[in-house]
Amino acid sequence: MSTVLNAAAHPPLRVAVAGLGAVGQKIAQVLDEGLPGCKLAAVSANDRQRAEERLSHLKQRVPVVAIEELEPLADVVVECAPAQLLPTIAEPFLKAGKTVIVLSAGAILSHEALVEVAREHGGQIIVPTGALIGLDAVTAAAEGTIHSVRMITRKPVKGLVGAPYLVQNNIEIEHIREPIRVFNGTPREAAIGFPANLNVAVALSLAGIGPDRTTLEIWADPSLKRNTHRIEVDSDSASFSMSIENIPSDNPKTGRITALSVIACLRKMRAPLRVGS
Ligand SMILES: NC(=O)C1=CN([C@@H]2O[C@H](COP(=O)(O)OP(=O)(O)OC[C@H]3O[C@@H](n4cnc5c(N)ncnc54)[C@H](O)[C@@H]3O)[C@@H](O)[C@H]2O)C=CC1
Ligand SMILES: O=C([O-])CC(=O)C(=O)O
Repeated sequence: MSTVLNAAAHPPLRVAVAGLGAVGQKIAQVLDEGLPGCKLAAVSANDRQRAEERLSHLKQRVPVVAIEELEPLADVVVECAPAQLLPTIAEPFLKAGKTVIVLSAGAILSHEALVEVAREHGGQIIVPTGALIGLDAVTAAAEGTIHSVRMITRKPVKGLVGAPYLVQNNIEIEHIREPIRVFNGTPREAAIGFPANLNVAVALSLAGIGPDRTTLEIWADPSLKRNTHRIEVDSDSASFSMSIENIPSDNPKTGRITALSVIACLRKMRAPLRVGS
C-alpha cells in the first residue's frame, strides 16, 4: 500500500526549519534523507557559518537565511528555537495563511495574539505531542468534560539546572542526593519559570483544560537518566494515566522523541492514510 499522496496533484510541502539545535538538526536530516510529500526548503540558525558546516553533509544544498527571510521560501515552518523567538518566526507565516509547528509551546501563553493572527489570515498553529504522550486522548476527552488533569515530571538534574525559577528561588539542585520536588503549580507558572524545560506541560494544558486548571509537579531526581512525564486525566468519557521516559537528545533538556514527533506530524500532513487525531 502506497503511503504517499499523488505527487502531481500535491506538490511537496516546502518545510522551513527555524533553529538548528538538537531538534532542528534531526528534522533537517530526516527531510534531506526523504520524507514523503515534504521537502526541506530553508533553515535559519543563530550562527550561519556553523549551520552551513552542520548542513554540509546533506544531499541537497539548503539556503541558510535570517528568520525574516524564511516565509517566502516555505509553506510550513517548524519553530525549534529559543522560546523568545516564537513571534518573529510565527507571525510572517500566519499572516500569509501558512502553518507553524510550534515546539516552544510555553511561549504561546505570552503571545496568545498569534492565535488571533492565525484566525484572521487562515493560518494554523500546530502544537505537536512533542516529548509527551497521549495528546490525542486528551483532546478527545476535551470534546466532553474533563474533570482534572495532573502532570508529574521527574528530570535528571541536567534537565533542569539553570531554569529561572530555580535561580530566582535559590533552589540548589546540583548536589542533591535524593529526589526533591522543586515546583508545584500550573503550566502557566511553569512556562515563565521553566521556559526551556516544560513545554510539554503547556502542550498538555492546551489540549485539555487550560494552563490554569492543569496541575503540575516538577521533581529533580539525581538517580534518573531520562526525562519522565506522567499524566493523569479524569473525564466523563474516560479516566487514563500515561507515562513516558524520554532518552535525552544532544540537548539534555530535550528528549529524542521530540524531533520524531514533528517528523510524524509532517508525514501526516501529506499522507493518504492518517492514524491518530
Ligand atoms: N514541545 C515539546 O515537547 C518540546 C519543546 N522543546 C523546545 O523546543 C525548542 C528547541 O529545542 P532544542 O532543539 O532542544 O533546543 P536547542 O537549544 O538545542 O536549539 C535551539 C537552536 O536555536 C538556535 N537559535 C538561537 N537564536 C537563533 C536565531 N536568532 N535564529 C535562528 N536560530 C537561533 C540556537 O543556536 C540553537 O541551535 C526549545 O524551545 C525547547 O524548549 C524541547 C523539547 C520538547
Ligand atoms: O518539555 C520540554 O521542553 C522537554 C521535555 O520535558 C522533554 O524533552 O522530556
